[in-house]
Amino acid sequence: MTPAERTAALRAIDANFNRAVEGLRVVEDQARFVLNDGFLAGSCKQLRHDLTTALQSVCGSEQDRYAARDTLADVGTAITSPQETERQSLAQLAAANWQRVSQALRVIEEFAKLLGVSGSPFESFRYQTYTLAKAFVLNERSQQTWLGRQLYVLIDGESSEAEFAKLAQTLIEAGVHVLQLRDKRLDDRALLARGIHLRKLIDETASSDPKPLFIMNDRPDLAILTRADGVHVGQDELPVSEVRRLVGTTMQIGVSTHNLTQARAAVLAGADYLGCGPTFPSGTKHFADFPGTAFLQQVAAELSLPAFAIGGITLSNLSAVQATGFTRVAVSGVISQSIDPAAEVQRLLAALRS
Ligand SMILES: Cc1ncc(COP(=O)(O)OP(=O)(O)O)c(N)n1
Ligand SMILES: Cc1ncsc1CCOP(=O)(O)O
Ligand SMILES: [Mg+2]
Repeated sequence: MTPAERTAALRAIDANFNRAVEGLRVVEDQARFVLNDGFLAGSCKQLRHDLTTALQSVCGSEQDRYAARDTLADVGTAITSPQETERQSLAQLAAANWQRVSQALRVIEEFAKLLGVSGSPFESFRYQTYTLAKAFVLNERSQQTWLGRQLYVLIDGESSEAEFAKLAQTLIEAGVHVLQLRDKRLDDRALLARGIHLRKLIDETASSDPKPLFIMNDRPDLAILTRADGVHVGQDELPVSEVRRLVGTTMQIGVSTHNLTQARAAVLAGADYLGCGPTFPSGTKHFADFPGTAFLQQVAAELSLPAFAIGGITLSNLSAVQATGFTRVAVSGVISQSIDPAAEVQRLLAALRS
């Protein structure tokens, strides 16, 4: 390679390094100032630092890169496209800047090869950008879907379909924001019938705007067959990527998390919302360990994906949950054990709004 060719390659790398770190700054600040998401902001910052370090080791000294720079003679500075000036939503802003970052990384990768660099880390950086870009764009979609949804109620199939429909109807009329069908004892046919019934009740009788979401627990197959709005999976069930392949791109996927590592992993895997707990001892499900309110505090401080505290939550301990920064709860026993589920919903809704 001639000195002129090396200078040209370094010039392209320099321009694309700047493009990549500038794009990363935009998304980092979007995570920091718009989403208030320390995890996503930190991931962007880490990538920016890793890219800077890698570039120094791969492309020679920083002075070399600056020496190759020739902005005054750059024929591309005056070229703009209409898309560059149009950003209609935060999701578009994120998508456009992530695209800029991944394109720049591809250019660096290719020109680094010309410099004789093999096995450079830029390909792996590019894959990281694809994952983070997805987390940003899905975050915006989730914020919209879950906007104002604070009360999530888990119900089982009751002793008959008629009993189930009566309870579901009561809860819909009382104004719950999300209903999950979670039943570990009914056979598949009974569960399918309950789910179809719940779908019909929500479609035909719910008067709230938006209508409550219907989430099927554990079972992507039944979520599809019952036309649920989403499916909820735990740490031992199918991973989000496989659930996504089954249910398609529009269905909501919720993931149970018991520590911050799991919560961060769920965000990167493409979860649409999180269940976080168990917070307190639960009469619905037995637990040996309780991450408790300390875990909720960590999640509220770091993640912006809609997240529901779950486990033993009642009106009397709700304020302890709210003190962590959580504004959404998922409950079961407090409703199913109540002699007046509608009144209980109303009390919880009022407390959540305050
Ligand atoms: C909203 C919500 N959060 C957590 C769970 C618990 O899911 P999982 O850990 O898979 O346990 P089971 O409910 O399947 O016993 C949930 N269902 N919903
Ligand atoms: C399914 C599940 N996962 C964590 S706690 C819980 C049960 C929630 O029910 P309750 O509100 O009665 O504790
Ligand atoms: Mg489960």
